[in-house]
Amino acid sequence: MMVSKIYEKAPAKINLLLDVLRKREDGFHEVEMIMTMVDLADRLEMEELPRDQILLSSQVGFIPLDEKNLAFQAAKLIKERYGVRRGVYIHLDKQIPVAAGLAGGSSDAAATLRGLNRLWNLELSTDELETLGAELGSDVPFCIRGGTALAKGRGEKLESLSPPPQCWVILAKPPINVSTADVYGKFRVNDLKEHPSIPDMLDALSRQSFSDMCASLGNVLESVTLNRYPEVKQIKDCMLKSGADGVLMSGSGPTVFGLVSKEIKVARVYNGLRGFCKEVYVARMLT
Ligand SMILES: C[C@@](CO)(OP(=O)(O)O)[C@H](O)COP(=O)(O)OP(=O)(O)OC[C@H]1O[C@@H](n2ccc(N)nc2=O)[C@H](O)[C@@H]1O
Ligand SMILES: Nc1ncnc2c1ncn2[C@@H]1O[C@H](COP(=O)(O)OP(=O)(O)O)[C@@H](O)[C@H]1O
Repeated sequence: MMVSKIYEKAPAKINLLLDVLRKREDGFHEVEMIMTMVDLADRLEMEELPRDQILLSSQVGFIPLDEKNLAFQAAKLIKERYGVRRGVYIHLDKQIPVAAGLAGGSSDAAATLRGLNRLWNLELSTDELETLGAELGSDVPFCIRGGTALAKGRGEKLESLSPPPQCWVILAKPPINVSTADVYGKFRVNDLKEHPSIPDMLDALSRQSFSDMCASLGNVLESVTLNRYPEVKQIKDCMLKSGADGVLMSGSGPTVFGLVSKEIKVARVYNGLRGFCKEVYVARMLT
């Protein structure tokens, strides 16, 4: 039977660890990251169109719906690369905050590639989808694979890991827009005094130790974003003060996440953010 309408979830990612090794000749930075996903997700609905056209809609009015949208770019790329002369209507139910360091756009692109692979019976493997996704952005291959992974290169070389210990993830996004390119542009690797330890984080994950995972969190891009936007540092301090077990900025920011093992503490951290930050989400690790 021909399927004409399908659904895909596009979860947000957080970086439990983000280290930068050096700036490369191609302008990108060589990174080592440990990424995982949370259950805050966009939802995509994809429907076959009778004509050869890509149409995009969303319930939010502040994201582009044309070629600038990563979901549109993903649909165009897979159509062109595999010679598909069919059309698709994509509705994007946006729940992940935009330009937040949570890879919302990248996850939408990944969900579009996964979805169109099914809708158009292209039978592409996960590896093939990841390679295609890398053309759209450094975080897209991880968003295709999902789960928890160690990412190297510019973020596209992945090694899957076992999931982190289950916990609550409180996400707080201050009302500022941070561009990833800007943050990397201002980042100076030689100014770093120390690097977070990948072996310590891998060890914490393999032992399922929540406390060691919290102790091993680290993101060198905080050196840029926290200096430029003191409110991000304030949110970190506020979460720690109200009892979060571990706190870190995700990606290039500005979203800060706090990890909490006991449900009873969630309300305290959430309420502690009142007056500091309006946009707060409570999520769980996707394990
Ligand atoms: C920082 C991270 C951490 O997960 O996430 P976000 O904060 O964007 O969510 C990623 O490395 C972002 O990945 P993504 O958002 O896909 O970046 P891209 O579109 O590939 O690149 C945007 C720009 O960031 C810079 N860039 C990106 C990745 C990288 N390893 N080195 C870089 O220098 C480049 O200037 C590039 O032009
Ligand atoms: N599907 C999409 N959802 C959100 N933003 C998108 C999308 N496609 C393109 N963009 C643009 O990409 C930029 C980065 O958005 P996003 O992926 O949410 O951030 P980040 O890379 O920090 O996680 C925004 O400026 C936004 O206008």
